[in-house]
Amino acid sequence: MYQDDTIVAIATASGIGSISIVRVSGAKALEISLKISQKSTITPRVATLSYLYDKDKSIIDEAIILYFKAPNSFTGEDIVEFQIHGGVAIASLILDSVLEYGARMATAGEFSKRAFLNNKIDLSKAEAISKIIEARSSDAVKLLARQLKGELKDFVEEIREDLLFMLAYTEVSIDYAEEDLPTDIFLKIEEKIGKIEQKLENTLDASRRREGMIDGFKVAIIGKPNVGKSSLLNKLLNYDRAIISDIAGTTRDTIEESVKIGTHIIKIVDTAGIRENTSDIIEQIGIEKSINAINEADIIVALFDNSRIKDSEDDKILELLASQDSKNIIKVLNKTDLPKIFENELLGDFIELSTKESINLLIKRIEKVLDENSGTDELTLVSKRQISSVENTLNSIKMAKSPLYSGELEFFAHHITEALHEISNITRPYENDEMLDVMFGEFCLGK
Ligand SMILES: Nc1nc2c(c(=O)[nH]1)N(C=O)[C@@H](CNc1ccc(C(=O)N[C@@H](CCC(=O)O)C(=O)O)cc1)CN2
Ligand SMILES: Nc1nc2c(ncn2[C@@H]2O[C@H](COP(=O)(O)OP(=O)(O)OP(=O)(O)O)[C@@H](O)[C@H]2O)c(=O)[nH]1
Ligand SMILES: [Mg+2]
Repeated sequence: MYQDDTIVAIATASGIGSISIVRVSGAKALEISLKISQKSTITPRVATLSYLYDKDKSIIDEAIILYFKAPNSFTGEDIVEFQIHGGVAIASLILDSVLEYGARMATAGEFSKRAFLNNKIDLSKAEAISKIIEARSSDAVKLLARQLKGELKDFVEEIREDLLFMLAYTEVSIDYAEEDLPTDIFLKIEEKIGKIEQKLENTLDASRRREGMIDGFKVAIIGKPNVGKSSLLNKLLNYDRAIISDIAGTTRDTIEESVKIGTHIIKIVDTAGIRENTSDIIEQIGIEKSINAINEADIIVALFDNSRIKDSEDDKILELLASQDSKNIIKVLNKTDLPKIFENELLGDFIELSTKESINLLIKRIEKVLDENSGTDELTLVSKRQISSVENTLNSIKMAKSPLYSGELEFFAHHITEALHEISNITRPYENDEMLDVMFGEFCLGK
């Protein structure tokens, strides 16, 4: 995989659309484009209308050519974009011609990787680019766009500066006799450490609360058998996705579907009714999956049956809920069209409805919880990788404290250096080859 190869990919989604883009990056991009357009020059950054031809001089398409001259391009290399008529056939013909003239297919994420290697973007921006394309809500897009603009990079830069400051002063302290040092340095370092800890902890807190938002929230519908979970799923989806019957244990496997609520595209999960005593092995496996679904969900909709007496199976559900974040639990008393038998006094806050009638109250409540977990002014980390870098940074900083107090400055400096490396992983890691391959490999082709 050579960095000086010229690479090409179709940048747009495959399928039928009005326009597609084929993007070429590398030293030969201009030369290849001149051949394909049969032009003698192409002016950088000017939309140039031109016919495109294959090697046999047959015309392929009428296109707009955009040339970005190195280093002023997305990758930092020469880039030529062919904006052609949509559909798969034309794009493949252009692609084939570019390949014939000496380019090779880009690997997944290679454009972004080159942009990174040429210092055009840092890893937090590369990650934001890859995530923004898959974002499932307008809030997620807005949050990721802030990272395109460099919010996380600036945050990392501030922390790096503080850590470098500490290292510089400890180096001085180690090298020179104590009496020559200004006395307030220790206090300054102590203060900076406290501030960094606070910042990192706040960020982790805000980010964990918003983890589901970037990849799409998961809402799990749970409850004992026969309370109407699948009826609720079907009602939310507006079609008969799941089998409904009055036999307890109808749903045996979890069912996952996407649905739009407000500005959010969420995954809704219908689960097998949870009960304690079943001799059916398959049902038992389904129940285990239901419990997993609870743990993975961002929001839990727990159903109870108004028409039946509250029993130990309902208690089991309440017990399972007790270990979850109460802010994201919505309790629903279903079947209110039937006479009330359930003692709802112990439920606390709940919504009453009948899936035979309207579920609008519930939809509104789900939307409210989604909104509460979405918009934010706080800095938010958007991937497990970023979260674990910040966790590791925080750990190293905590470990640096005791040697600071006991005057073992070499140990202090060691932990601060570790912290510096960890935080840098978010934007520009020190040793990085393997990690970069993994990271950029996850990107879609053409990015
Ligand atoms: N046609 C097209 N649209 C696109 C992209 C693209 O590559 N091509 N992008 C791809 O992600 C995004 C826009 N991002 C871009 C980021 C930097 C540069 C660029 O040429 N940067 C140069 C010049 C900067 C300037 O003129 O201010 C540079 O950084 O030196 C281009 C696109 C979304 N839209
Ligand atoms: N009267 C009335 N019946 C309902 C309501 N919601 C669901 N039912 C009925 O309750 C029975 C069970 O519904 P399901 O949706 O299959 O229940 P479930 O919770 O998915 O059950 P399992 O998959 O077995 O755990 C069916 O006969 C439904 O028609 C309601 O609001 N009112
Ligand atoms: Mg069901």
